[in-house]
Amino acid sequence: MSCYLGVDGGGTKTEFVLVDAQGRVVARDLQPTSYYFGGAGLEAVEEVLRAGIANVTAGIGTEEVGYAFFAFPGYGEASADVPALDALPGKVLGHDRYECGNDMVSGWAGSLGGRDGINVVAGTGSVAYGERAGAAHRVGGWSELFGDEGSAYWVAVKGLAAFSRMADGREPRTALYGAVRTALGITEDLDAIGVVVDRWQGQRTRVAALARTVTAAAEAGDERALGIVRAAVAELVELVEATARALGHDAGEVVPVSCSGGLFEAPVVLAEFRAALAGTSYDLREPLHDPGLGSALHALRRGTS
Ligand SMILES: Nc1ncnc2c1ncn2[C@@H]1O[C@H](COP(=O)(O)OP(=O)(O)OP(=O)(O)O)[C@@H](O)[C@H]1O
Repeated sequence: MSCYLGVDGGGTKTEFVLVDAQGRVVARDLQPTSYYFGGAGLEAVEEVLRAGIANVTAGIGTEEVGYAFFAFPGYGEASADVPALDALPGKVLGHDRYECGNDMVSGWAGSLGGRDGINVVAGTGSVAYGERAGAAHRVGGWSELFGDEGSAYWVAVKGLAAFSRMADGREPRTALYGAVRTALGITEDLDAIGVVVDRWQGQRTRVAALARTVTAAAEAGDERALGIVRAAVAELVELVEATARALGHDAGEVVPVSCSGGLFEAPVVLAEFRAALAGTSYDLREPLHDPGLGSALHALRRGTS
């Protein structure tokens, strides 16, 4: 029992990382989404776990996994489903040396190395999670329908809304207008509805992929797209501030902050986030590890403490 397994689920992918007792990576694997109530269902998540666990434990077997941490997107967001989700990994591992949690924990564990502070995630969705002296708090992540402000999905929808306003003359057209048309593969503006609503069925991950179009336009100097990025960053900062208040940080107290998730891969997003926190008591740290490794190191700490 010398290995520790971390699983970091997401709206688009699920990462498996196996580390040894020294925290060194032994194996990694990537599988599709484990967002169980995004249409995938528990059976699909079980299949994802089977495939990923088989790949990272090939040649050693699951008995060698001393402890595991499974970070699922949506975990805890439908309390009646928690027992069924909690039971899934046991069916695949064949033992009960594991625990499950929300994927915001793997983002935090990776970025801050399991130390006190707040990590804000802007992936397909958005959420902030922090810990301080054993207390934990979450802010945001209320779904794309009535939350997830500042996420890739949110940025994409703002981009589509700007496109529609430019298309029918409520706003002057900028480069963003043409960029959205190209991304949607349309030559008639109204076909945007057909693509997003009919062909994509408003699918969360497909819509969120358009965030890249917005950040690319912002990076190319489009002021309208930059405005969307700045609005997203303001939302993400608000998540951090509310988390800090809930954790009992006094105004002016230095709070370690980090960020993770695909949206931050856009240099303009990271630069704006850094600028927004500059001169405040929020101390933006470079993420120490990716969420997959964070999850595995979390398993190592939990399994050996
Ligand atoms: N350069 C970029 N600009 C804008 N968005 C980006 C960029 N790179 C990645 N993204 C977006 O990030 C999202 C994926 O992020 P990530 O891999 O963190 O998601 P996830 O883990 O599947 O989602 P979640 O954590 O919300 O469940 C996609 O929607 C993608 O469009």
